[in-house]
Amino acid sequence: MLQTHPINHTAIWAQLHQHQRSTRFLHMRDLFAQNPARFEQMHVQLHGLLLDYSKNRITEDTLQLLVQLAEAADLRGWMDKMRRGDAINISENRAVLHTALRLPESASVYVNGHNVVPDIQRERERALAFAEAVNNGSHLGAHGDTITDVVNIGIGGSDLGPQMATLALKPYRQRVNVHFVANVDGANLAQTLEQLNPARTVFIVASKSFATPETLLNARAARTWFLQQGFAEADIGRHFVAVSSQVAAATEFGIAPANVFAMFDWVGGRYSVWSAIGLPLMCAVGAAHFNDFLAGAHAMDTHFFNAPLRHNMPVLLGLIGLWYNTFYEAASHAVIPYDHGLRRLPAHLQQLDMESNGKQTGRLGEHLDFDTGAVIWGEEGVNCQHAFFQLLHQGSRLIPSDFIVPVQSHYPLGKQHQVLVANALAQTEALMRGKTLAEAHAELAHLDNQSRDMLAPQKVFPGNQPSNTLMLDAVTPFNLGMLLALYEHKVFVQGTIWGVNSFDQWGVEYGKVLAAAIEPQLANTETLAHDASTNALIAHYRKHHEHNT
Ligand SMILES: O=P(O)(O)OC[C@H]1O[C@H](O)[C@H](O)[C@@H](O)[C@@H]1O
Repeated sequence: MLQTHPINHTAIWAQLHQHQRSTRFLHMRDLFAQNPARFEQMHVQLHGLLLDYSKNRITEDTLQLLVQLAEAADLRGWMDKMRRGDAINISENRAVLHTALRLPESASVYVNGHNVVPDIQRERERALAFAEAVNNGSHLGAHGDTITDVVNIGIGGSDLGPQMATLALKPYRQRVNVHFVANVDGANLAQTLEQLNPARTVFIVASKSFATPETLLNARAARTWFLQQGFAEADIGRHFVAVSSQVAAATEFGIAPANVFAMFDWVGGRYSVWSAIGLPLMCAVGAAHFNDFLAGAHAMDTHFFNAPLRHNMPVLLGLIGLWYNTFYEAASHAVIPYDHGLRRLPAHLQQLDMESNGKQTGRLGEHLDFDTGAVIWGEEGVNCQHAFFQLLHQGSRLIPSDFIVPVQSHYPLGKQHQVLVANALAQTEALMRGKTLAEAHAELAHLDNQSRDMLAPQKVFPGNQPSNTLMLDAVTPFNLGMLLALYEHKVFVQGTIWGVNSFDQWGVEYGKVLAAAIEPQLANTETLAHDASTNALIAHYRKHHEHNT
């Protein structure tokens, strides 16, 4: 059933606004003091992943109302549609089946009457076999050399997910080094090539559409570099492979069909790390670990599709995020991984969340009269404590955050991991509790009255700043799979309730078209007809670029 009227016209929406007005002065410090069972009632554990959502401005009533909101938006119905392969990406008339990519072999999912699971298995096995051959030295370079380096050339979803996961799973690294080139800024490719021996390098050209200009330009530049290093066209086959849903476009580009690993149009770029787009990750960690990564995501899918909404990890994360975003008008959401390997997680989640839900038009074309997707941002802990946490603790804005903390580190280094974890937990406690004026006064008892009156208010922490804590037993392939699938479903939960199509991205098209028009104008002398600012900036570039060359 398509929702026929925007969610903000429902009774439950109004009830949640009312509930927000009546509970907004509650302080979490008091909620904890009043209810010793608060953590017990507000956490979920799934395998090696614990979500503690008790440090939020919520009561059990809030959760019940939010669950009713999800029901009013027919969340269950939309989950079923996604799972069974209905074309829920209606603006592109496509199914949305990243969950199918992590199904066991015995499962089946039909798209237009065709079971896609065997196709998925076939392409995954081809990609895993290639990664294995590169790692075990059976795939040699054109001159008979062992491959030592793999370079993924791709951008957006063809970069961020695999890059983040490759960094996160570095302790599971096999033999080859894996590099990522995304930016069309020549520095990205040039600085990568500087480190490489072409005889020992394989390039993966990763592009779902095989039409992304930045990726194709970088791929052409890499090919030119390769040929300039004493290799022939005939050698390209052993050094260039591609991943794409447009196999014909990849072969036209000059990559032999046998070297093209297919992905499918029903997986969105930002949800594609589970497909052949995961090839660099497969090269980095090998088949067994990649399969564990898929198994972790499947475990989260199973939980998501089956657990009651009130105890469903992605649903809770989605609903609590929406509570702040929609009913408190919190514009942003921070993600703070206390794990060096997860340092690119905020970047991956930026694309996942902001490209999915950064929309103000509903899936039926209606204008949505309320705020949707949050600004996702973050940085690895503890570094950010020494940078922007001041604003979280004493700034004027409500900024909900997720703290991601592994229990075991792959690099414990004496007490370093213990110190790291202590910092993470201390931050969530401080954000929640705050420090009252009376407490600040008591701390400054040794000062004279005048100094104390001046300093004490500055040492007050309002607290009541919400956070979720996600504790992983360790950053293993399985747990990382669960974590990423958790966020994918969180985004789906929010998008479904707001009524947006989380799987298209029309908003990235306009800039691409204008860039294509401006690019030749930077080098020619044609009269410009943009606005005065753009005209002047192009003129400035023309003038100074000529000076420099
Ligand atoms: O994989 P590709 O087709 O090259 O696309 C790469 C990226 O660019 C596009 O502009 C989209 O905004 C992204 O969703 C996509 O992941």
